[in-house]
Amino acid sequence: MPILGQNQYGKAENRVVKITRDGATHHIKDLNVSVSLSGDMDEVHYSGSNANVLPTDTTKNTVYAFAKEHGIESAEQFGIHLARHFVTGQERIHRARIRIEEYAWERIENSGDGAHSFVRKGQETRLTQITYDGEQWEIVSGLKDLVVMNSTNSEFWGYVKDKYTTLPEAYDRILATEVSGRWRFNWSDDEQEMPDWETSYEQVKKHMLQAFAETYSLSLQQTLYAMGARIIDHRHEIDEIRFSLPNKHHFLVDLEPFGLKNDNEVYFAADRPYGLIEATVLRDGCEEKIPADLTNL
Ligand SMILES: O=c1[nH]c(=O)c2[nH]c(=O)[nH]c2[nH]1
Repeated sequence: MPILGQNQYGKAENRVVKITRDGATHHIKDLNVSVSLSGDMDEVHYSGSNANVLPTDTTKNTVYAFAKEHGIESAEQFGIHLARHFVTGQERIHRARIRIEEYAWERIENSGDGAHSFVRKGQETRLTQITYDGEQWEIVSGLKDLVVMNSTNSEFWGYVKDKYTTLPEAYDRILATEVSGRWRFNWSDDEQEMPDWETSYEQVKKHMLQAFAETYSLSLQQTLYAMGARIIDHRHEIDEIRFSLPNKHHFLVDLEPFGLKNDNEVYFAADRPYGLIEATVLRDGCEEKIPADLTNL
């Protein structure tokens, strides 16, 4: 008889918006929460007995009920509450993985009283993944779709050349990328003090952007390392960070046919193919745990 392998189940992409009303001033948390549970689930696969199955519909309801009962302080805090609830509340469930995307909203200033009107922030999407097996926590947070550009202070030269190499060396180029990053917290059990998740996120993003802006870049690889190293150096709660950075190439347009000189001013922004630079930066002595393919996280 064929054997059942790894399995998990739950409700994916529960969209929950929580408004906290502080008098006339309102606060928004807008999340996309995916619940994935595993445990003693052989029988439902082999015979169809649902005796151990908490319905995915219930996991959805729990997300909404918890938004009311516990509020949403941060995506990480909310995910930790949910994971703990499923693993400690159901004997047959041994592991919970909660993935959350968070969409940020910004106040529209000077609109009426300004306290209840928002515009969705066009920048990055914040991410977190909480995994709990009843003993150990693994918290990996991150972001995606953060588009950044340096219009100078980037070069690329001195690379290997073979008979297929045509790329001209660049001594002043545009460096642009869409940052996708994941960082792993060293908080792993209830005995340890939890980080302040909101402050941590803001600080990680700040250091990431400052390192991008301040590094005189000889390659995107060098910039990536500088971004990761700065976060490891400044944020003690984080042991590991992985980046996936597409090199959003900007090619100088040849304006000679029109009798014009292109003095590093007019570029063609290519969308594909793109260079893809990926690496993990670790605290010395720490283990590498974030998977190489960030789409698997
Ligand atoms: O920063 C870069 N790194 C590369 O590895 C590379 N390869 C390439 O063609 N352009 C670039 N740019």
